[in-house]
Amino acid sequence: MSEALEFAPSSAALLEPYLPPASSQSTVSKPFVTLTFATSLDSSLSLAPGVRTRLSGPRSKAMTHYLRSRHSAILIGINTMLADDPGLNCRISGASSQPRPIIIDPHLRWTPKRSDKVLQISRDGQGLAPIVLTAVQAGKWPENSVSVLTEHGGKLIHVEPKKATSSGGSRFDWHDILAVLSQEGLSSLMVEGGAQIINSLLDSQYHSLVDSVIVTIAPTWLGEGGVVVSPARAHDEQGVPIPAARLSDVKWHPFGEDVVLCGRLDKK
Ligand SMILES: NC(=O)C1=CN([C@@H]2O[C@H](COP(=O)(O)OP(=O)(O)OC[C@H]3O[C@@H](n4cnc5c(N)ncnc54)[C@H](O)[C@@H]3O)[C@@H](O)[C@H]2O)C=CC1
Ligand SMILES: Nc1nc(O)c(N)c(N[C@@H]2O[C@H](COP(=O)(O)O)[C@@H](O)[C@H]2O)n1
Repeated sequence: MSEALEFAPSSAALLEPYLPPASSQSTVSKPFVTLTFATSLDSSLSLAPGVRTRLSGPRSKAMTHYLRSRHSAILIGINTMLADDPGLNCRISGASSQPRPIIIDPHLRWTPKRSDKVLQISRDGQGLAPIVLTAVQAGKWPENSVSVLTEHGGKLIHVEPKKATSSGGSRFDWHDILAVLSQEGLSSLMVEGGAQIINSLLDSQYHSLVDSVIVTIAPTWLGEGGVVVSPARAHDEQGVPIPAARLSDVKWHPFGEDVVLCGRLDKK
């Protein structure tokens, strides 16, 4: 991967109040969590499930890669892994550190292959191999997946699911996800998507876990059928609908034709 992005120190300074401390401790009780993604004006991350969609322009893309350089881990859901075949590395010229990719794959739908971009990149020394968090018990992991991940420096970790979706899918508690990452010595995490991952983190019970939110807004409507960020409805004690989440301490920064919104989630 020969792409070499540049990000000016003056732009980096705008983001600094929303970033984890530059000197990361080796042991932390909870990683610093940044929720970050690129969205359309109609809250879509992509045109349709499984369709990789470019929203960020060159300057906001470089901003995202700068964020990757400032976090020790980057987390995506399995649909994103399967749809995008992402690299999940930082491609800023001369980046001094790379984030550890974390893939949430409760049912082990991903079969790691040497041709997957994230593994090619780790072989080339331009990024790190992923850690896969799964609800599948260790004795039932496919041998080939274990060996391909291990040979690249990645691994599988079992996480006990705390609830099931209406369609029978397993869901982790975010406290458990973050506890595993702390045990792995990862002191900061950027949660990149997709929509199901983001919507699950935006549940009010997890607001206190999110330290900052950095969203790229692209000047486009993707239209109906997109993959939409829209957290579950919230209600007051009388059952009246209330906003699901709100940001404070907000700053808006133009990056090319996009705008980057920085803020902190109001705690419930
Ligand atoms: N514009 C952007 O910044 C980004 C766009 N995307 C796009 O998003 C799309 C994929 O998004 P989605 O379909 O919503 O899928 P997703 O990437 O959020 O993965 C969904 C799957 O993750 C697992 N999952 C989610 N929350 C979980 C939890 N709390 N515990 C355990 N497992 C959990 C489940 O297996 C679920 O089926 C792709 O098209 C991708 O291109 C993805 C990331 C960023
Ligand atoms: N910030 C941002 N802007 C977009 O326009 C995007 N489509 C995404 N997608 C996320 O980035 C991953 C791709 O990463 P690589 O470039 O392959 O390293 C993709 O999987 C989404 O998580 N992000």
